[in-house]
Amino acid sequence: MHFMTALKGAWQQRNSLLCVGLDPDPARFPAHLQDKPDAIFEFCKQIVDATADLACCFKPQIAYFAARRAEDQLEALIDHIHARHPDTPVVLDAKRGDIGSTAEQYAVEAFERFRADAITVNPYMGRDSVDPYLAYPDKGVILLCRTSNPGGSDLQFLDVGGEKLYERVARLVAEDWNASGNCGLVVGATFPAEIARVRELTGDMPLLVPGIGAQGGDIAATMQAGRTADGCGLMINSSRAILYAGKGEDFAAEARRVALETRDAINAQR
Ligand SMILES: O=c1ccn([C@@H]2O[C@H](COP(=O)(O)O)[C@@H](O)[C@H]2O)c(=O)[nH]1
Repeated sequence: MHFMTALKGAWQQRNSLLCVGLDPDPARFPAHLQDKPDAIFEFCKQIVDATADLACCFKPQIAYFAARRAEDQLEALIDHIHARHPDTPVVLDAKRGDIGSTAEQYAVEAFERFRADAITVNPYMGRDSVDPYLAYPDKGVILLCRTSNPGGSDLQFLDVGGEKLYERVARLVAEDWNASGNCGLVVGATFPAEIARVRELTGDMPLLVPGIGAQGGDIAATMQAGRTADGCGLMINSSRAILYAGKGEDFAAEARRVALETRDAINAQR
C-alpha cells in the first residue's frame, strides 16, 4: 500500500497523530531485560504491542540498532510490526544523504532489506541524491527541513536570495520533488512559527514533527501551527518520554499510559 494511503488510514482509524519513536538504549532498559541477547528486539516489541492502537506510525531510529550491531533485531522488529500491526506504517529515521549511486544502496537497504514504509532523507546534496528514494513511488520520502535541534538554525536559517534555506527546501519539495505525492518534511515541534510557515508553503503535505516530550516542544502550539483543515497532516513524534516512562517490569504499561496521555493532548487541539 502507498505510504500516504496507509498514513491517512491510520490517522482516521486510530484517531491519532502520535508517532511512537523507537530509540532503544540498553542502558535505560529495565533490569530484567538487560542480559537477554535479543533485548533490543524484546524491548521494542513490547512497546510496539502496547502502543500500536494509539499510534499513526512507528519511527525506529537506525543509529540505536546499528551502534549495537543489532540491525537483525531492527529487521525482526519491522517484520513484527508488519505482521501484527499491518495498518501502522514504519518510518525509518536514517537521515541518509549521499551521491546517487550510494543513495541507491541506501534505498535498497531501507525499502527492501528493512521493508520500511518511509525513510527520512537529508536534502542538502540536492535532487540527484534524493531520486533513488523517489524511484519507489509507494514509499514515503521525508526530507529534513527545519530540524528540532538548536543548531539547526546555523544553516537552515541562512538567507538564500530573500528566503531562508528551510523555506527553499519546503518550496522545492512541494513544487518539484513531490511529483508522485510521496514526500513529507521534518519540522521540529521546538519551532512552531516555522511549522506554520512550512504549512503555508506546502499545503496538506504530511509533516513529521519531533521535539515534544524530552525536547520540551509545546503540543498546543505545534497543533495550531501545523494541523491541516481536517485536523490531520502531522506525525508528532515522541521517543524517550514514552519509551522510558517506566523503569520496571511494567515498562510497556507505563509507555502506554504516556502514549495515551500524549495522543489525547494532541487530539484536544484538533
Ligand atoms: O529534527 C529532528 C529530526 C529527528 N529527530 C529524531 O526524533 C527523535 C526524537 O526523540 P525524543 O526522545 O522524543 O526527543 C530522535 O530519534 C531524533 O533522532 C529529532 O529529534 N529532531
